[in-house]
Amino acid sequence: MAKTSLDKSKIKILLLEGIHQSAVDNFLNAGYTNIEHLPTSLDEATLIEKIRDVHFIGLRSRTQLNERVFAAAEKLVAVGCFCIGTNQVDLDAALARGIPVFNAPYSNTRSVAELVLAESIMLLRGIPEKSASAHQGGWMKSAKNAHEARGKTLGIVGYGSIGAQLSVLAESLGFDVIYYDVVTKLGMGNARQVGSLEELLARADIVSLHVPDLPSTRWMIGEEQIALMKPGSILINASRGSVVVIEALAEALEAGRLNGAAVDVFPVEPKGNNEEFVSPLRGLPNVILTPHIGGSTLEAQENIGIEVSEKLVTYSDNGTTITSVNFPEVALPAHPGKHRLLHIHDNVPGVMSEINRVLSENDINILGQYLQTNERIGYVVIDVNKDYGPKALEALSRVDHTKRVRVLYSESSYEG
Ligand SMILES: NC(=O)c1ccc[n+]([C@@H]2O[C@H](COP(=O)([O-])OP(=O)(O)OC[C@H]3O[C@@H](n4cnc5c(N)ncnc54)[C@H](O)[C@@H]3O)[C@@H](O)[C@H]2O)c1
Ligand SMILES: O=C(O)CC[C@@H](O)C(=O)O
Repeated sequence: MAKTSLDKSKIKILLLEGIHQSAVDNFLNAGYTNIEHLPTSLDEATLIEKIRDVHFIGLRSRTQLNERVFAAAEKLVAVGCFCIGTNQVDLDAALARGIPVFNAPYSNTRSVAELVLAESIMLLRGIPEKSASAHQGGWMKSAKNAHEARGKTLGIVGYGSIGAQLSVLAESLGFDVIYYDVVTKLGMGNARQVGSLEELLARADIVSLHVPDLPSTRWMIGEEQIALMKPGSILINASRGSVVVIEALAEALEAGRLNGAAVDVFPVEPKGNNEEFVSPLRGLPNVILTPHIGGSTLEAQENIGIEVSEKLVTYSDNGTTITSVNFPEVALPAHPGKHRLLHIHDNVPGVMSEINRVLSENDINILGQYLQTNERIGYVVIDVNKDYGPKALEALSRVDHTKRVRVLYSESSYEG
């Protein structure tokens, strides 16, 4: 259905999970003043209530946007994941409603790589246990199980943005780097790709996981895979909690098969800083546990705030969907003096000809038309030089298979 025109100040933006102030500033500078900025995520019931009148939502990794939440989100125009991962959002449910989802695919990669590198050295030296002991008044002065990084083999599983950066940093410290990826990739520096996960596990002194949450990566490191790792080796997981069977890791550490671990992400994570963190890894020596802060540096968060808010503002002001993770990507020019229609529909034959028929019947001349489709939906943007008018808009919203119609009036005004 086409809806009535909205002033920018009435467009409601909900930002959850302590998204950086840079995002708020960006929205304000672009004229969006109706912003609710919360420090935590919301449980499902509260989110369902709140999202009913929200046009844009920003979240990080804790907030679950599932089918039930989308069903209540009648006014939602777009979603911004102020992070890399988008597994917390049901992308199909968003697509089915014509809602694009954006993220920040690179802004925190350096932060994660630096943390993993630091943890590698700490674990090779047994620092977590020695430090904890010193805090209790102990004095574990010993070289037992303490090693230099130089000449050790770092095995990276998932050689994408983070894995590749880690590879470069680790080589500069003297690590030999091998990696396993489902895609054949050129190694940075002297890093070498190996043919199988099994080979990597058998060769590496430290295994670091950097794969996305996918059906194929779920629980990919369990008892069987840990048994293939070198005795006394180290496992690091700063990817997603669903990648490692945490009980199997705890058993291997307790049995002394592995010498240490660093884990930043967990199958179940507290919803906020006041909820207790429960894990079988708690209390184990030479294990670094961090509260999903691989990407939590001020530098990364500020950049993410700017990047994702810009994507949302650009979509709102001009319809551009470039880099959306679920939506047909369209790069659009500015539209001074033109009225811009955004029409989102099921990708089935005949919709475009129906839209063009309505335009022609209403004597509307097309100045520019941009169409992009994926296997599920079509996204067409049509610039014209006169007001669409309620009759044409109504007819366009009644075209079979229409999901959404929005009009961006000349340059900056908005209908949503
Ligand atoms: N701890 C944190 O705070 C934090 C911060 C940022 C990202 N992450 C997570 O880190 C992970 C990696 O991020 P990225 O930006 O490097 O992703 P990316 O998409 O750039 O790289 C992922 C790589 O994994 C590979 N891959 C996919 N399935 C695989 C499989 N079954 N086996 C081996 N390789 C496989 C892909 O081909 C790709 O090269 C993601 O899960 C992301 O959510 C965590
Ligand atoms: O900031 C977060 O909550 C998530 C960080 C990280 O896991 C990501 O996917 O970018």
